[in-house]
Amino acid sequence: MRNARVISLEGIYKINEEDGFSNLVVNTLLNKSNLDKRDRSLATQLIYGVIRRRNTLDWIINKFASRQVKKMTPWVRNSLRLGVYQVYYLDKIPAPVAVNETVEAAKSKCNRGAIKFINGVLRNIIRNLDKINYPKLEKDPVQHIRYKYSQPQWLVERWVKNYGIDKAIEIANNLNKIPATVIRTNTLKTNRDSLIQSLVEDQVTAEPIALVPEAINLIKYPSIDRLKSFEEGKFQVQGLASMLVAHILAPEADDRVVDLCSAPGGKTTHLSQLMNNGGQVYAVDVHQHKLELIHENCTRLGITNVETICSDGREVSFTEKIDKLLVDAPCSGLGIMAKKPEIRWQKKPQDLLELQQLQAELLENGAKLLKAGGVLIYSTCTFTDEENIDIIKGFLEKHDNFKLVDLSQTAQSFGLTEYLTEGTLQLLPDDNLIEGFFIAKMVKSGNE
Ligand SMILES: C[S@@+](CC[C@H](N)C(=O)[O-])C[C@H]1O[C@@H](n2cnc3c(N)ncnc32)[C@H](O)[C@@H]1O
Repeated sequence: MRNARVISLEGIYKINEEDGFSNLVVNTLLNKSNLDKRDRSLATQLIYGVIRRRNTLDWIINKFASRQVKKMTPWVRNSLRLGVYQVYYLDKIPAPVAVNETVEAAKSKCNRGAIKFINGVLRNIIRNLDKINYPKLEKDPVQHIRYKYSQPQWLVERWVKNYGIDKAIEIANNLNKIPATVIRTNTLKTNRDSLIQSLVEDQVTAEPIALVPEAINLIKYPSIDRLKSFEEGKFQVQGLASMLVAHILAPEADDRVVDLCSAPGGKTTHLSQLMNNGGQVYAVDVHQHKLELIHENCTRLGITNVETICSDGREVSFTEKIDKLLVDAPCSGLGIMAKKPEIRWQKKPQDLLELQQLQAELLENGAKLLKAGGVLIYSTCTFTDEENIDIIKGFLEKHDNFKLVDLSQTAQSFGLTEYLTEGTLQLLPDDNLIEGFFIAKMVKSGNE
């Protein structure tokens, strides 16, 4: 039988060895399985936990195994990661049980020799748990952070260089926390207090979040898409920092707005909401299948002012000029690594350069579509200068008809002044509520 650990092992393998995406892998495996609620939750915890802590787990395995992780076969190294994760991080599972269960799961993937090896290494580790230590912080901060907080070396080097050692540790640690589930009240259908009341009636523990007027933190909840208030379209799941974007673009009820990279529609639907379902929102995305998600969300939320357009945002054009435009660009996603832990292993420094080019080209076309006096927002869910402030600087150098709108006042009103960077907002993954996120606002001058 494929129990929770066999399924976890398959998920970990798919993400680590085949560059799978954690959310898709977990959903697919769980939907195909017949695990009960408890085992589904265990498998989810094990998959996300192992991916998140991979560097730390490999460090420990390398200390106690006769062969380095890199030289092991993929099923062996991932079985060991699964075993060590339970032994080192999960107090609720007694270590001998964790070892036995992992070895049993590995039997479906490995030969007898490999099973003996896995068993030996895991038993060696449980005998020596108190001997696990990391490179010394004082001697080598990068290696210390890399292994203790399970992050790739290139990112740790950047964080130490840009923010100093203490902040780098804070960032690395925050990105290992289990992220909060934040929802946005659909003010077209309800208000936040009434929604919280409906949620409580549905056995959900929910709290308003002061930062954004529509935001609610779901602390304890059963499956979201089975909640009555979800089916009734009273809320949308959305990251807290993402919710700032529509407020900062501040569309009017009769505006023509373009969301140039719009799927799955988190910000599109928020814009519609702030426009009271008036005016027109054009939701552009290059992937047709992702536009279907916008349709689904709009139908559920009761939104009727959105037109979806399947097109490359670098090429799309409109007959009439646009009042407000959002470029929520494809990016490295380093700000949301708490939610998608595999990003840290899958993204490489060279990816940033490719993304940079696409981001600049999207912004370039977006700028053309705007009318004089129109407002342009550029946002990403990452915190690398190449994808953020450098893009804005490069753009403003080329376009003297665009001016940066200083976000100081906005930052003050949201209580986010510590994140102001040269008039833009560069949020860092601060605790388990705020994602790493970038927002720049510009206005087009002239009299077209
Ligand atoms: C950061 S996500 C957008 C998230 C969305 N704004 C939201 O709030 O739900 C970036 C989106 O850009 C889309 N994309 C990638 N390349 C594109 C292109 N050349 N033109 C338009 N969209 C593109 C991706 O399909 C992806 O859906």
